[in-house]
Amino acid sequence: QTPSGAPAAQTSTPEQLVDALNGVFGKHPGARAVHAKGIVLEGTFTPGAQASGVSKAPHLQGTAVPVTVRFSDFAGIPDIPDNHELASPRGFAIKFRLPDGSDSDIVAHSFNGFPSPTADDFHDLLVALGSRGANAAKPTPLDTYLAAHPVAKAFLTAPKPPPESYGTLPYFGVNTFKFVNGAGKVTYGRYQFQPVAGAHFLSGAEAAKRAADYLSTEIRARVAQAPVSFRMLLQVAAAEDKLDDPSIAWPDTRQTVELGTISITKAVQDSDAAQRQLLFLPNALPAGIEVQDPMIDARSAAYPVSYGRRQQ
Ligand code: HEM
Repeated sequence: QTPSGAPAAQTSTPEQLVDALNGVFGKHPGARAVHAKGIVLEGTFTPGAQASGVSKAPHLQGTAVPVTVRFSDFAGIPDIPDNHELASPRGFAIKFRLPDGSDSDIVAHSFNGFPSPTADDFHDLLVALGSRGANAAKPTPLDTYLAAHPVAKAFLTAPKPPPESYGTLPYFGVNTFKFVNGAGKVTYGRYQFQPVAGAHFLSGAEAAKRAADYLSTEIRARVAQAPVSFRMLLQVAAAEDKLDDPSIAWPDTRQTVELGTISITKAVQDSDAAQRQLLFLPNALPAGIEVQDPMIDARSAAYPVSYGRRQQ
């Protein structure tokens, strides 16, 4: 915050944010700087009856639209074992194919929160993480950072049990959007995705026995049997909730609106080629949905930098 109370302008550039991710995970040609290992599938989004009351966005008006989704492990390491601790939180990215030929994206992960309130704070955390090493003098830059940032420490140390399946994890959009309906009514909210199959996790011992690619193998088998579905909910902000701080989860008691159902019906044939082409942008939005949390634009500037580098 500036002395006047206005939010401070972002100082880290999109390139610096991607460089800082590379500093943590290394550079891996052709791979995303983070969430490098993933699998692409296809399906349909069917809006719920209450969706048009929240937003005039075309996919929330009653007609189903096709979706392309990508599940991913967290780390920027393309061959990370799915049962590695850096595989959490998992990612869930969705591309809605709108009737006018444009796309709208949501990029969510399996943790209701984020280690940092702003892109600059996240940059500092990544730099501290990247400078850890066997030879670092104590306290390390990471020790110093975490001592001053208890929210980041809580995020890094929170238990994140490995899932049975990409299809049995709840996912959270984390950043706040502004929704406007046909009558101009405004709602502020955050996306949540609840697996229709329920949330199911593995114990550490069970996860250790799973193969390195167990999540992609499992989701291919699961979707070949039956659709894998998620309820897409909007958690609505109360007056006291901060709209620009994704590091603070809002209470579970907040009202939720059922926006619709994502039903994933098949894995794409050549997932590696598909994921290389795909770019999900959190601020790719139709009229009726607007950026509220400034981190959304910060993310959307950094993702194309990673995309450009992974096309080289
Ligand atoms: C300032 C904060 C953030 C920065 C700088 C950042 C940066 C990045 C970058 C550079 C990529 C790779 C994009 C590509 O190559 O296509 C990425 C992907 C991703 N990020 Fe973030 N991110 C941020 C916040 C978040 C948050 C809050 C979430 C979850 C709610 C998230 C979830 C993901 C996921 C799931 C992917 C993979 C998308 C895909 O499947 O293509 N990120 N992020």
